[in-house]
Amino acid sequence: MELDKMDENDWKYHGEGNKSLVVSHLQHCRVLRLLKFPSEDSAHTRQTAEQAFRHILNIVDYSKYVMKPLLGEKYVHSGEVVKLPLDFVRQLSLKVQQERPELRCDKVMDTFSGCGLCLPNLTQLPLHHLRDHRPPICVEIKLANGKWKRLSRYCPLDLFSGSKQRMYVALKNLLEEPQNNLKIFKGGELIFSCKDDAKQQPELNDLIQHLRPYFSHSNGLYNGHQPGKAILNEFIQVICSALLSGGDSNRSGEPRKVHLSESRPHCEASPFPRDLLRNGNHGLPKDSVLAKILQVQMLDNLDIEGIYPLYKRVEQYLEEFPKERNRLQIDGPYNESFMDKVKNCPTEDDGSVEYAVGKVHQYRVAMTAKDCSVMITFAPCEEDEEQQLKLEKPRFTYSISILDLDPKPYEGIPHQYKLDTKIVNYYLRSTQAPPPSSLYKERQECTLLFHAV
Ligand SMILES: O=P(O)(O)O[C@@H]1[C@@H](OP(=O)(O)O)[C@H](OP(=O)(O)O)[C@H](O)[C@H](OP(=O)(O)O)[C@H]1OP(=O)(O)O
Ligand SMILES: Nc1ncnc2c1ncn2[C@@H]1O[C@H](COP(=O)(O)OP(=O)(O)OP(=O)(O)O)[C@@H](O)[C@H]1O
Repeated sequence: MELDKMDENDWKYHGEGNKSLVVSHLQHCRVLRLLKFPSEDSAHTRQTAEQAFRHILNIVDYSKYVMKPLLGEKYVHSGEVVKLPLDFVRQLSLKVQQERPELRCDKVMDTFSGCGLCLPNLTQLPLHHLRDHRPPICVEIKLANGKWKRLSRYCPLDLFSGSKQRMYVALKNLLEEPQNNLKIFKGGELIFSCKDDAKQQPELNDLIQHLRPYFSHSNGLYNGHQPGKAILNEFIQVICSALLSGGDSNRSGEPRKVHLSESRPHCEASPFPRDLLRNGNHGLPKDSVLAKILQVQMLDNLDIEGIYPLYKRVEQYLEEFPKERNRLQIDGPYNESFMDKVKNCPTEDDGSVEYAVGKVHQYRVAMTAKDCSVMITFAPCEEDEEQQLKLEKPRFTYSISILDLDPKPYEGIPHQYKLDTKIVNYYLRSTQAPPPSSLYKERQECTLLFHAV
């Protein structure tokens, strides 16, 4: 990619989240991730080009020096900061505007700094097109449950259970109510997702038609089943197998497992039968992508109610010693020394600011892991004779990546605390106020925090 010869016609709208917009290259397996900011922001509150550059550099450093060592080299792609011609960025912003969902238009793309992040396009498999005519399928799962108007039956605890049965149910529920948790791409094009506000559900039948060529052996082999159902069944099984795969699969002996806490075995919304849940906590293979994410989510052993007083301790200290902000790495840099503070935080509270900062850093890292997405991209292996005769189940080549691993801002902690209080108050109102001690226990049952066993 020659940065001085950038042409907006080589790029197209790919997707966006709360804080960035992504465009993909028409020929190369690359995407550009561009930051967004609230449209009502007046010019003077916008970041300067230098601040924007620092911001994106922080995102890359955090991915490289914090998340990659924690989650594993093979799953994390940090990308590189690029300086783009302003004219290109402005033209691009105009070009993609009409593709943007209304829900996301409260923010505008940064067309002032010229800074962006260049990453591999993870919805594609590089060089795959040389071997098979069928384009790769990519499934993106966002692990957190968002704020939508309809109740979802998707339970992340089922997904993280390690039990194929429970994972199957979680994925099936995601397909039925994808909300902001599931997107499916084919050849890099979005073919299945929930549009604005979930007013309109995506069509499972359309998805089945897209998937049919990948599971063609299923046609007619399942007596008494709808062929479409059989295709979805196999599709879910491919995703489950990928999610459970890890570096240990070829070694002899049982791979080591990571378990969810027994005290919180499922979400209330999960339709999974309770009696089966008792035998359902199989644990995740140690090197599987979900086990890696779970371990980072568990880094925070204090929830927001435990963290908030420590945040206040840090705030008080910084009021007295503002210059200490840099040494404590409140806003980065995210380097080995930051990682050291995360890993070597004292286990007991000795009343120090170091303890408070260590816990706050750990909390922020765990928050990133709770809000990330997993992308599973798979494509048929070369068609061999047996497969052509449709005697064997299809075989797939796949890659798994974790994305959206940005640092969660230190300033976000009061917002999290407020949100938490709002949830508690809502719960209190809707359940006619049980005694506070039992309330706390109940509320914990409904959150998605995981604890080591
Ligand atoms: O704080 P919330 O509950 O609004 O969560 C935000 C998510 O909203 P949701 O609850 O999924 O509807 C929000 O999700 P969406 O993009 O709206 O699907 C983001 O994940 C956001 O993270 P960030 O600010 O982009 O780093 C999330 O923000 P933080 O995790 O930084 O708080
Ligand atoms: N490297 C990539 N390859 C392919 N698609 C990508 C890549 N990075 C992001 N995307 C797509 O763009 C979408 C938005 O990107 P991303 O999740 O980074 O935005 P965000 O604003 O940080 O999201 P969130 O609201 O979750 O914080 C993703 O959901 C994904 O579909």
